[in-house]
Amino acid sequence: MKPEVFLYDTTLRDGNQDRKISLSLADKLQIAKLLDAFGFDYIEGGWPNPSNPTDVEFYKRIGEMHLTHAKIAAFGSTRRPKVLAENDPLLQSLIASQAPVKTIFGKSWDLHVTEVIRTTLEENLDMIESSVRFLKENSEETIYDAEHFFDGYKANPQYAMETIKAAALGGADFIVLCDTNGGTMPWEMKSILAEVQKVISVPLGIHAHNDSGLAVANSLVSVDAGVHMVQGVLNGYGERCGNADLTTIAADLVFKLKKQIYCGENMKDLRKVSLALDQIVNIPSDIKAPYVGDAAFAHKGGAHIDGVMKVSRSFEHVDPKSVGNNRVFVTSDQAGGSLVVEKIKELLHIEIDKKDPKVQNLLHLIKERENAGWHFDSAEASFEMLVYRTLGRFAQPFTVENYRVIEDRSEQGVSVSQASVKLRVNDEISHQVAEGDGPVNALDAALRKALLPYYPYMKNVRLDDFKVRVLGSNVGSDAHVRVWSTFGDEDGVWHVAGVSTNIIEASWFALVDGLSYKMYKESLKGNAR
Ligand SMILES: CC(=O)SCCNC(=O)CCNC(=O)[C@H](O)C(C)(C)COP(=O)(O)OP(=O)(O)OC[C@H]1O[C@@H](n2cnc3c(N)ncnc32)[C@H](O)[C@@H]1OP(=O)(O)O
Ligand SMILES: CC(=O)C(=O)O
Repeated sequence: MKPEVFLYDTTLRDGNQDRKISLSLADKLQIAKLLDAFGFDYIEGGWPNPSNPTDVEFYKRIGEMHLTHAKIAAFGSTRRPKVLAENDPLLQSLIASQAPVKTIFGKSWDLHVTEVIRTTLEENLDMIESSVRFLKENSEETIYDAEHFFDGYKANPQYAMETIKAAALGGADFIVLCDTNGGTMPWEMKSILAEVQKVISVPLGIHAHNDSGLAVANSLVSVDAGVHMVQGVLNGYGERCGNADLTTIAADLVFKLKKQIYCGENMKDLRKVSLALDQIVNIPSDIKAPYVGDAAFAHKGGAHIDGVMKVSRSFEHVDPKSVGNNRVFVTSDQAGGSLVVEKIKELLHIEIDKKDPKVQNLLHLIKERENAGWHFDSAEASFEMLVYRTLGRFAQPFTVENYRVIEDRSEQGVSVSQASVKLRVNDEISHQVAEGDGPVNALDAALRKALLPYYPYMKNVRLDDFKVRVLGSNVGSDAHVRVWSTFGDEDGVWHVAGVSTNIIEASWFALVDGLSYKMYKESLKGNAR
């Protein structure tokens, strides 16, 4: 398959310039394998100059590894002023890397030539041409990145054009136009590209930064205008506001622009690859990332859920499965009967009519609790318990006669919480007292103590996490609080919530839901006790 557009990933170089990222050699090798397996055409590894030992070692190690498709590119700049290309240490280090592809950036903007690298406009043209020629004579492929090309063109179009002609004369295989400061608008990019295409016959590429939130749009506009290479970073990491997000671009090229790209066959792995990179760089995944984020196909509005259930494309621009993602229906106060029907089907495997009074009753309870602040989306076990109880699938095995918490603070400043819990279980009274290092800890201990003689499996339940949040704008001491807890056992973890104006009562609701959920799971295993 001959790709119409080549994807050039610079996660290991430009992505590593992200302030949150600092890649080790092991990270770089792992990411390179991931990018290769997914099917990117080029992987830029970094600057292999001696002051960068990690990158020098990277090229050595990657050269010994078997990659299935990607070509490895080493990155650097044109030679320094007043040095022969063959004597320039940075260019020599690119050759020493033995990477088959060499990519160098050079100056397109006269401001940078005279004020930053502080040389003459003529010398810069020679730096570009001689550096590209030297690399081309010593490598399989040479790519020239025209840094600040669009800003340079706007400042001095004739000179910017001279710089890329110099790269073409030197023998560049690709000339990649860079929106280094990320400030170019798509329509400017399109018209400047049209001018370039009149004079340059070397295949063109685009390298866009996201400072105006347009890196993806600018990359796609450029492909539409005829460029054959897109440089970017998986998940859009990079300096300042990041680089063009290759995750989104790859999917857009396949599904929207209908372009042949080598990784097009692997679109079903897109989300997996995106999450794997986040895991390696240790940055939480962006739930709103197009195509791959957790929220990309999460429907919350009741009318949207209803629409998706009837015809999925009514509210989905592509099939979530096509990029390895999943459709999610979010439980909230904006839900309608369709969501309830779907959730009942998912949990209990039964079909029920949207107009059934049980559905309407459940919908009413969901809305009431969501409005109170339950947020079932992050408390799935509390949601399940509400469904099971309302549909008569779970009869609470105990009733609460009362509970009480006492705070005892000694003169020495040591405080101890004591809780007593009185339950009715199987027509018997179970009354227990326990101490804890806080009121919730004491309540939890007393509740379990009361249940343990009847349900020995309770000893395996852990309370893994517990958070309290004040709800709403009324943040005084009479505000509602939401308690959110994570429980766990040998089979997994589950999340519950409780809401009240009383923090102890909110905690109690959460504790009861957490332990009741365990009882429900055990009852499914036929474990009545
Ligand atoms: C477009 C991009 O994103 S480029 C990527 C930016 N990334 C990096 O800079 C990371 C890797 N950089 C490095 O390891 C170092 O900066 C090096 C090895 C390249 C240079 O280190 P040093 O020699 O100590 O220079 P320093 O970083 O302070 O300054 C950059 C130098 O490169 C020169 N330079 C910048 N661009 C170019 C260019 N296209 N061609 C030739 N020289 C250039 C500057 O004029 C400056 O030289 P000077 O010291 O003579 O003024
Ligand atoms: C080459 C490069 O990274 C840039 O100009 O942004």
